[in-house]
Amino acid sequence: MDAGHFLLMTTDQLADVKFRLSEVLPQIAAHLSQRSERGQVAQYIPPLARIDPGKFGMAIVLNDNSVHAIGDAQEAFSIQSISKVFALTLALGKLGDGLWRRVGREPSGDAFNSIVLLEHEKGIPRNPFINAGAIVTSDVLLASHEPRETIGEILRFVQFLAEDSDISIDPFVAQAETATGFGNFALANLLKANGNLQNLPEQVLGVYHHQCSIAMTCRQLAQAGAFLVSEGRNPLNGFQIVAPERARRINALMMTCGHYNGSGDFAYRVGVPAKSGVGGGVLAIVPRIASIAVWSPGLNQHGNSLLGTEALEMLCKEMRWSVF
Ligand SMILES: NC(=O)CC[C@H](N)C(=O)O
Repeated sequence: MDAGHFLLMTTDQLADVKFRLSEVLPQIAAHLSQRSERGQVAQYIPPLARIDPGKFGMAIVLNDNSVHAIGDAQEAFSIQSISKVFALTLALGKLGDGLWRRVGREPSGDAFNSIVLLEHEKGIPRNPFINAGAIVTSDVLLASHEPRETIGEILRFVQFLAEDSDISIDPFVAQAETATGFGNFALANLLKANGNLQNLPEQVLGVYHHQCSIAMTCRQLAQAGAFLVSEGRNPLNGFQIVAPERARRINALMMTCGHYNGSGDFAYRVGVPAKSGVGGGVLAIVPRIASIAVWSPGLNQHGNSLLGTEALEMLCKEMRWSVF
Protein backbone atom coordinates (compact mmCIF):
# COMPACT_ATOMS: atom_id res chain seq x y z
CA MET A 1 0.00 0.00 0.00
CA ASP A 2 1.07 3.54 -0.66
CA ALA A 3 2.53 5.13 2.48
CA GLY A 4 1.04 8.47 1.39
CA HIS A 5 -2.39 6.98 1.97
CA PHE A 6 -1.83 7.28 5.72
CA LEU A 7 -0.65 10.84 5.81
CA LEU A 8 -3.04 12.91 7.86
CA MET A 9 -1.03 16.09 7.40
CA THR A 10 -0.19 17.67 4.08
CA THR A 11 3.44 17.61 2.97
CA ASP A 12 3.76 21.31 3.77
CA GLN A 13 2.31 20.87 7.26
CA LEU A 14 4.69 17.99 7.91
CA ALA A 15 7.68 20.03 6.78
CA ASP A 16 6.60 22.86 9.08
CA VAL A 17 6.17 20.50 12.07
CA LYS A 18 9.62 18.99 11.44
CA PHE A 19 11.24 22.39 11.23
CA ARG A 20 9.63 23.57 14.47
CA LEU A 21 10.58 20.31 16.22
CA SER A 22 14.21 20.82 15.21
CA GLU A 23 14.14 24.10 17.13
CA VAL A 24 11.95 23.15 20.09
CA LEU A 25 13.46 19.78 21.06
CA PRO A 26 16.97 21.10 21.83
CA GLN A 27 15.38 23.93 23.86
CA ILE A 28 13.45 21.41 25.96
CA ALA A 29 16.56 19.27 26.51
CA ALA A 30 18.62 22.32 27.51
CA HIS A 31 15.94 23.61 29.86
CA LEU A 32 15.44 20.30 31.65
CA SER A 33 19.12 19.46 31.97
CA GLN A 34 19.38 22.39 34.36
CA ARG A 35 16.69 21.19 36.72
CA SER A 36 17.97 19.91 40.06
CA GLU A 37 14.48 19.00 41.33
CA ARG A 38 13.73 15.87 39.30
CA GLY A 39 11.17 14.05 41.51
CA GLN A 40 11.74 10.70 43.19
CA VAL A 41 12.22 7.41 41.35
CA ALA A 42 9.70 4.69 42.33
CA GLN A 43 10.90 3.14 45.57
CA TYR A 44 8.52 0.22 45.97
CA ILE A 45 9.88 -1.81 43.04
CA PRO A 46 13.55 -2.42 43.97
CA PRO A 47 15.11 -2.48 40.45
CA LEU A 48 13.33 0.81 39.62
CA ALA A 49 14.64 2.44 42.81
CA ARG A 50 18.17 2.05 41.40
CA ILE A 51 17.54 3.93 38.13
CA ASP A 52 19.53 7.15 37.62
CA PRO A 53 17.10 10.10 38.02
CA GLY A 54 19.30 12.13 35.64
CA LYS A 55 18.05 10.15 32.62
CA PHE A 56 15.87 11.96 30.12
CA GLY A 57 14.72 10.91 26.66
CA MET A 58 12.00 11.85 24.24
CA ALA A 59 10.95 10.49 20.85
CA ILE A 60 8.26 11.78 18.52
CA VAL A 61 6.91 9.74 15.63
CA LEU A 62 5.03 11.67 12.98
CA ASN A 63 2.71 9.84 10.68
CA ASP A 64 5.15 9.78 7.82
CA ASN A 65 7.13 7.51 10.20
CA SER A 66 9.88 10.03 10.75
CA VAL A 67 11.30 9.89 14.29
CA HIS A 68 12.55 12.97 16.12
CA ALA A 69 14.44 12.15 19.29
CA ILE A 70 16.52 13.75 22.02
CA GLY A 71 18.48 12.56 25.06
CA ASP A 72 18.32 8.94 26.20
CA ALA A 73 15.66 7.99 23.67
CA GLN A 74 17.47 4.77 22.78
CA GLU A 75 17.73 3.44 26.33
CA ALA A 76 15.17 0.86 27.43
CA PHE A 77 13.12 1.59 30.56
CA SER A 78 10.29 -0.19 32.37
CA ILE A 79 7.02 0.89 30.72
CA GLN A 80 4.96 -0.18 33.76
CA SER A 81 1.40 1.16 33.54
CA ILE A 82 1.80 2.32 29.95
CA SER A 83 1.40 -1.40 29.15
CA LYS A 84 -2.24 -0.98 30.25
CA VAL A 85 -2.98 0.79 26.95
CA PHE A 86 -1.78 -2.21 24.94
CA ALA A 87 -3.51 -4.72 27.24
CA LEU A 88 -6.75 -2.73 27.00
CA THR A 89 -6.52 -2.70 23.20
CA LEU A 90 -6.18 -6.49 23.18
CA ALA A 91 -8.96 -6.99 25.75
CA LEU A 92 -11.38 -4.81 23.75
CA GLY A 93 -10.48 -6.93 20.73
CA LYS A 94 -11.54 -10.03 22.65
CA LEU A 95 -14.61 -8.83 24.54
CA GLY A 96 -15.65 -5.63 22.78
CA ASP A 97 -18.11 -3.62 24.83
CA GLY A 98 -18.58 -6.66 27.09
CA LEU A 99 -15.44 -5.48 28.89
CA TRP A 100 -17.44 -2.58 30.34
CA ARG A 101 -19.56 -4.97 32.38
CA ARG A 102 -16.41 -5.71 34.41
CA VAL A 103 -14.57 -2.36 34.40
CA GLY A 104 -15.83 1.24 34.47
CA ARG A 105 -14.83 4.22 32.35
CA GLU A 106 -14.68 6.96 34.97
CA PRO A 107 -11.66 8.67 36.52
CA SER A 108 -11.12 7.35 40.03
CA GLY A 109 -9.80 10.49 41.72
CA ASP A 110 -7.67 8.09 43.75
CA ALA A 111 -4.12 6.77 43.60
CA PHE A 112 -3.27 4.16 40.98
CA ASN A 113 -3.06 1.39 43.56
CA SER A 114 -6.00 2.43 45.75
CA ILE A 115 -8.24 -0.29 47.15
CA VAL A 116 -10.86 2.00 48.74
CA LEU A 117 -13.32 2.35 45.86
CA LEU A 118 -13.13 -1.30 44.95
CA GLU A 119 -14.97 -2.43 48.06
CA HIS A 120 -17.54 0.35 47.77
CA GLU A 121 -18.23 -0.44 44.16
CA LYS A 122 -18.50 -4.20 44.66
CA GLY A 123 -15.40 -5.25 42.79
CA ILE A 124 -15.96 -3.20 39.61
CA PRO A 125 -12.83 -1.04 39.16
CA ARG A 126 -13.41 2.54 38.05
CA ASN A 127 -11.34 2.28 34.87
CA PRO A 128 -8.84 0.00 33.08
CA PHE A 129 -5.83 2.19 33.89
CA ILE A 130 -5.80 1.96 37.67
CA ASN A 131 -4.19 -1.23 38.96
CA ALA A 132 -7.50 -2.91 39.88
CA GLY A 133 -8.90 -2.30 36.40
CA ALA A 134 -5.74 -3.48 34.70
CA ILE A 135 -5.79 -6.67 36.78
CA VAL A 136 -9.31 -7.38 35.42
CA THR A 137 -8.02 -6.68 31.90
CA SER A 138 -5.20 -9.18 32.46
CA ASP A 139 -7.79 -11.73 33.61
CA VAL A 140 -9.73 -11.19 30.37
CA LEU A 141 -6.57 -11.79 28.33
CA LEU A 142 -5.64 -14.84 30.39
CA ALA A 143 -9.04 -16.46 29.71
CA SER A 144 -8.26 -20.16 29.87
CA HIS A 145 -4.65 -19.94 28.72
CA GLU A 146 -1.45 -20.54 30.60
CA PRO A 147 -0.03 -17.25 31.99
CA ARG A 148 3.10 -17.62 29.84
CA GLU A 149 0.99 -17.80 26.66
CA THR A 150 -0.81 -14.59 27.56
CA ILE A 151 2.41 -12.84 28.52
CA GLY A 152 3.79 -13.87 25.12
CA GLU A 153 0.66 -12.58 23.39
CA ILE A 154 0.98 -9.13 24.98
CA LEU A 155 4.72 -8.94 24.26
CA ARG A 156 4.25 -10.02 20.62
CA PHE A 157 1.50 -7.44 20.18
CA VAL A 158 3.80 -4.66 21.39
CA GLN A 159 6.64 -5.96 19.18
CA PHE A 160 4.26 -6.06 16.22
CA LEU A 161 3.05 -2.50 16.84
CA ALA A 162 6.61 -1.18 17.10
CA GLU A 163 7.86 -3.52 14.35
CA ASP A 164 10.71 -4.47 16.65
CA SER A 165 11.27 -8.02 17.89
CA ASP A 166 14.04 -6.84 20.24
CA ILE A 167 11.50 -5.57 22.78
CA SER A 168 11.58 -7.83 25.82
CA ILE A 169 10.43 -8.27 29.41
CA ASP A 170 12.91 -7.44 32.16
CA PRO A 171 12.86 -10.61 34.30
CA PHE A 172 14.34 -8.84 37.33
CA VAL A 173 11.57 -6.26 37.39
CA ALA A 174 8.91 -8.96 36.92
CA GLN A 175 10.40 -11.01 39.75
CA ALA A 176 10.68 -7.99 42.06
CA GLU A 177 7.09 -6.95 41.38
CA THR A 178 5.83 -10.44 42.12
CA ALA A 179 7.87 -10.58 45.34
CA THR A 180 6.76 -7.17 46.59
CA GLY A 181 3.33 -6.63 44.99
CA PHE A 182 1.30 -7.26 48.14
CA GLY A 183 -1.06 -4.39 47.34
CA ASN A 184 -1.80 -5.90 43.95
CA PHE A 185 -2.48 -9.27 45.61
CA ALA A 186 -4.94 -7.51 47.93
CA LEU A 187 -6.69 -5.97 44.91
CA ALA A 188 -6.76 -9.28 43.04
CA ASN A 189 -8.16 -11.12 46.07
CA LEU A 190 -10.90 -8.52 46.51
CA LEU A 191 -11.75 -8.76 42.81
CA LYS A 192 -11.89 -12.54 43.11
CA ALA A 193 -14.06 -12.34 46.25
CA ASN A 194 -16.48 -10.15 44.29
CA GLY A 195 -16.64 -12.59 41.39
CA ASN A 196 -14.75 -10.29 39.00
CA LEU A 197 -11.77 -12.58 38.33
CA GLN A 198 -12.17 -15.83 36.44
CA ASN A 199 -8.66 -17.06 37.13
CA LEU A 200 -6.65 -17.38 40.32
CA PRO A 201 -5.09 -14.15 41.66
CA GLU A 202 -1.51 -15.49 41.39
CA GLN A 203 -2.00 -16.45 37.73
CA VAL A 204 -3.59 -13.12 36.82
CA LEU A 205 -0.85 -11.21 38.61
CA GLY A 206 1.75 -13.32 36.82
CA VAL A 207 0.41 -11.80 33.60
CA TYR A 208 -0.05 -8.30 35.04
CA HIS A 209 3.40 -8.02 36.62
CA HIS A 210 5.10 -9.29 33.45
CA GLN A 211 3.25 -6.88 31.17
CA CYS A 212 4.31 -4.01 33.46
CA SER A 213 7.92 -5.24 33.17
CA ILE A 214 8.15 -4.81 29.41
CA ALA A 215 11.21 -2.66 28.72
CA MET A 216 11.15 -0.26 25.77
CA THR A 217 13.01 2.75 24.50
CA CYS A 218 11.20 6.04 23.86
CA ARG A 219 11.59 5.41 20.16
CA GLN A 220 9.98 1.94 20.37
CA LEU A 221 7.19 3.19 22.61
CA ALA A 222 6.32 6.13 20.38
CA GLN A 223 6.22 3.77 17.43
CA ALA A 224 4.02 1.27 19.28
CA GLY A 225 1.55 4.05 20.13
CA ALA A 226 1.37 5.46 16.62
CA PHE A 227 -1.82 3.55 15.71
CA LEU A 228 -3.67 5.80 18.17
CA VAL A 229 -2.61 8.87 16.17
CA SER A 230 -3.84 7.71 12.80
CA GLU A 231 -7.38 6.51 13.50
CA GLY A 232 -6.32 3.02 14.49
CA ARG A 233 -3.96 2.42 11.58
CA ASN A 234 -0.30 1.71 12.19
CA PRO A 235 1.57 4.16 9.95
CA LEU A 236 4.66 1.91 10.02
CA ASN A 237 3.06 -0.91 8.08
CA GLY A 238 -0.45 0.23 7.19
CA PHE A 239 -2.21 -2.40 9.29
CA GLN A 240 -5.56 -1.33 10.72
CA ILE A 241 -5.01 -2.29 14.37
CA VAL A 242 -8.39 -1.13 15.66
CA ALA A 243 -11.39 0.65 14.13
CA PRO A 244 -11.17 4.48 14.12
CA GLU A 245 -13.95 4.67 16.71
CA ARG A 246 -12.04 2.39 19.08
CA ALA A 247 -8.86 4.43 18.69
CA ARG A 248 -10.83 7.55 19.62
CA ARG A 249 -12.26 5.82 22.67
CA ILE A 250 -8.90 4.56 23.90
CA ASN A 251 -7.64 8.13 23.54
CA ALA A 252 -10.63 9.37 25.54
CA LEU A 253 -9.78 7.00 28.38
CA MET A 254 -6.15 8.07 28.29
CA MET A 255 -7.25 11.68 28.53
CA THR A 256 -9.64 11.15 31.45
CA CYS A 257 -7.87 8.37 33.38
CA GLY A 258 -4.29 8.05 32.06
CA HIS A 259 -2.67 9.96 34.92
CA TYR A 260 -4.79 8.68 37.82
CA ASN A 261 -5.62 11.48 40.25
CA GLY A 262 -3.29 13.74 38.26
CA SER A 263 -5.39 13.37 35.07
CA GLY A 264 -7.18 16.71 35.42
CA ASP A 265 -3.92 18.56 35.99
CA PHE A 266 -2.28 16.82 33.02
CA ALA A 267 -5.23 17.67 30.71
CA TYR A 268 -5.07 21.28 31.91
CA ARG A 269 -1.32 21.64 31.44
CA VAL A 270 -0.68 19.48 28.38
CA GLY A 271 -4.06 18.92 26.71
CA VAL A 272 -3.57 15.62 24.88
CA PRO A 273 -4.41 11.98 25.74
CA ALA A 274 -1.57 10.27 27.57
CA LYS A 275 -0.68 7.33 29.78
CA SER A 276 2.01 7.35 32.44
CA GLY A 277 3.91 4.61 34.25
CA VAL A 278 5.90 4.52 37.49
CA GLY A 279 9.03 3.79 35.47
CA GLY A 280 8.85 7.49 34.58
CA GLY A 281 7.59 7.02 31.03
CA VAL A 282 4.64 8.77 29.39
CA LEU A 283 3.05 7.93 26.04
CA ALA A 284 1.16 10.93 24.66
CA ILE A 285 -0.96 11.06 21.52
CA VAL A 286 -1.61 14.14 19.44
CA PRO A 287 -4.43 12.86 17.22
CA ARG A 288 -3.64 13.05 13.49
CA ILE A 289 -0.19 14.49 14.23
CA ALA A 290 2.21 12.71 16.57
CA SER A 291 2.91 9.85 18.96
CA ILE A 292 5.27 10.97 21.72
CA ALA A 293 7.16 8.96 24.32
CA VAL A 294 9.07 10.69 27.06
CA TRP A 295 11.10 9.21 29.91
CA SER A 296 12.39 10.83 33.08
CA PRO A 297 12.39 8.41 36.04
CA GLY A 298 11.70 10.89 38.88
CA LEU A 299 8.00 10.98 39.81
CA ASN A 300 5.65 13.59 41.25
CA GLN A 301 3.30 12.98 44.19
CA HIS A 302 0.81 11.12 41.95
CA GLY A 303 3.42 8.69 40.59
CA ASN A 304 3.64 10.45 37.22
CA SER A 305 6.94 11.58 35.67
CA LEU A 306 7.77 15.06 36.99
CA LEU A 307 10.01 16.24 34.17
CA GLY A 308 8.27 14.07 31.59
CA THR A 309 5.11 16.07 32.22
CA GLU A 310 7.05 19.31 32.08
CA ALA A 311 8.68 18.32 28.79
CA LEU A 312 5.29 17.48 27.29
CA GLU A 313 3.86 20.74 28.59
CA MET A 314 6.65 22.70 26.90
CA LEU A 315 6.46 20.70 23.68
CA CYS A 316 2.68 20.95 23.28
CA LYS A 317 2.71 24.65 24.14
CA GLU A 318 5.45 25.47 21.64
CA MET A 319 3.98 23.27 18.90
CA ARG A 320 0.43 24.44 19.70
CA TRP A 321 -0.69 20.81 20.03
CA SER A 322 -3.88 20.26 22.01
CA VAL A 323 -7.16 18.46 21.50
CA PHE A 324 -8.97 21.47 22.89
N1 LIG B 1 1.46 3.30 37.99
C1 LIG B 1 2.15 2.25 37.63
O1 LIG B 1 2.93 2.29 36.69
C2 LIG B 1 1.99 1.05 38.50
C3 LIG B 1 2.41 -0.26 37.88
C4 LIG B 1 3.09 -1.18 38.85
N2 LIG B 1 3.49 -2.36 38.15
C5 LIG B 1 2.15 -1.54 39.98
O2 LIG B 1 1.43 -2.49 39.85
O3 LIG B 1 2.12 -0.91 40.98
